Amino acid sequence: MVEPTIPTVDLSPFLKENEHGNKKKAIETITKACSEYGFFQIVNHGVSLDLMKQAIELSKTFFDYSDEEKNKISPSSNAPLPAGYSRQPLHSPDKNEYLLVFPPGSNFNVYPKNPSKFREVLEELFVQMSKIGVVMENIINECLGLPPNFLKEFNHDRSWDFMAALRYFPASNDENVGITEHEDGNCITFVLQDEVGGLQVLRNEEWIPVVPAEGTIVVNVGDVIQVLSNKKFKSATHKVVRKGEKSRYSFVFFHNLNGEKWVEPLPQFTKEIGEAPKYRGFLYKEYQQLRLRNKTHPPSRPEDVIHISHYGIDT
Ligand SMILES: O=C(O)CCC(=O)C(=O)O
Ligand SMILES: [Fe+2]
Repeated sequence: MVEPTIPTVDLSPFLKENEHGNKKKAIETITKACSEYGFFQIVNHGVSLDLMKQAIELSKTFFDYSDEEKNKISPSSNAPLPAGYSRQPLHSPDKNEYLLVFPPGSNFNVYPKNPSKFREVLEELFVQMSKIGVVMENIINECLGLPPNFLKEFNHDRSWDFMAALRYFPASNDENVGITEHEDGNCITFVLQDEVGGLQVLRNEEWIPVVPAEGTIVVNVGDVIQVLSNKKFKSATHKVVRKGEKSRYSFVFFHNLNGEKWVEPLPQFTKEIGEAPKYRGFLYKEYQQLRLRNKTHPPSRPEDVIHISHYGIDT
């Protein structure tokens, strides 16, 4: 039996001028994946393989440093999210540590001095991931049948985008949670994982492993797209399961939204087609704050974790 997996989309037709040929197939695949469960992967996306490999290697070197060394870049406090080095609180079910960066040039950023090339590689990776963020947003715009550039204009400020380098510790004998089951709050997420594996996505109530493949980037739709489309596109449910012995390293790029934006189901998916909105509107930064609290003060009861259902309207 063939192992179930998520679809792979070749992004090259979208990166070249005047190439219409294979776009249709890609649009169909992405529309189907996003309507059902919100996950797919991309190849020929323009992010250099060499850069991806370098980033993973430098990340390994960085996270191997002592806590004292890593804590030198503890988060700057006034940022919308804690930029710099953080570790999940001890009582959190999530067992990972991470380095979070905003776009190169952002005043919030605190970069490690060592390894010496890390900053340059993080900045370059950010720029390249950001480019596919914009390309993918445009593709999703088309998949949703929105007017050209609608999402681009709605989400024109890139300063809230962020990227995390993550390290998941090896599993212990009795416990293997890397990140508990969740959906991402932002617009579109891109994951670059090493060869260890452990990312799983929920499809038809079945957990599907996203098998690592060199050069491949995993894409998932987040809550903002789910709300705007009134749940036409699904925010993907996923988790990371830790393996024994080895640490797992990944980079996650969040194509995000300015916190001052108001988010609510678009008329194209409600009034104009006679459907009731499934969410009430909210200020994006309020939701991002609530989600940050989930992380910094993990509720002891799973039902107290805030999800997008917090803004849900029962229909
Ligand atoms: O590390 C990964 O593969 C996924 C991380 C993730 O789901 C997240 O940070 O939201
Ligand atoms: Fe996630």
